[in-house]
Amino acid sequence: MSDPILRLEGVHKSFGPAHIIRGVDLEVRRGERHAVIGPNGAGKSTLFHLCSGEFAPSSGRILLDGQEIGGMKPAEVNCRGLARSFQITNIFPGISVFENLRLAVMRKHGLQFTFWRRVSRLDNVTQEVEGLIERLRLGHRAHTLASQLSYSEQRSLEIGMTLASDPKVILLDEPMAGMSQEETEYTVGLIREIAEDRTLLIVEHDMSVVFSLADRISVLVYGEMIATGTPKEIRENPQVKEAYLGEEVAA
Ligand SMILES: Nc1ncnc2c1ncn2[C@@H]1O[C@H](COP(=O)(O)OP(=O)(O)OP(=O)(O)O)[C@@H](O)[C@H]1O
Repeated sequence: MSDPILRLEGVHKSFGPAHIIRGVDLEVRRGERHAVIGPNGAGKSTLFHLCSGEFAPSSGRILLDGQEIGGMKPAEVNCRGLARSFQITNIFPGISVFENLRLAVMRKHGLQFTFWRRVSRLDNVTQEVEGLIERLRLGHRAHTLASQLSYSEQRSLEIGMTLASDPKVILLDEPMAGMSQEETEYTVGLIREIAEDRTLLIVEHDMSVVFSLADRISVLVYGEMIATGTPKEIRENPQVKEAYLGEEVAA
């Protein structure tokens, strides 16, 4: 858990005259859960868009496992092993949990329904889907239509669809948005479990989630990364307290 799998070097992003990302350096280590926090409008979503290929950097480099991905299209970035989990937009509501995950696993293997020829390959797909369902704790919902799941179950399924592509790095965009306390606790447990052998980069507004889930936290304020460290280091960092967290979080 030491070498960086995702590295940003001197990344800038401007929209016309608006200079939003102002020379960001960031190292996400292989296998860590890394959170980016910061006040509203700091540029967190923009940073995610830059990593996932929705935006091209105005300057600077973005490296995934040593390869430049800055400026590539989202599909290309995805092929290189970076997957982004959006709210619940990747789910097909009219088919079951099992069928959703089977589609995602088949996509990874480049299989299509009409070209299922070899039963052995199909068996592998089924096994992989069953493993995923178990990991997502959705066993009792395997044959339920995705549209009939609760919101947090849909989020779990969505995260599972992202996992199915076996990415090197997963970007989780506000995974707890719109969740109740109970759903949040469930999802934190789930993310902790699925992240065991993965690298996660998370943007999340719920500070109790961030501080309990992240191995390291980076703080973005007005487009600049003002600190990176363990939750304890960030909590105690005077600059972070002044710029963002306030005194109460240190208590
Ligand atoms: N396509 C765009 N064109 C112009 N300005 C943009 C664009 N996208 C984002 N911005 C501006 O960049 C700034 C940062 O926005 P961004 O959404 O990245 O911040 P954020 O930290 O994710 O905020 P929040 O926590 O509220 O989601 C904002 O002032 C926003 O208006």
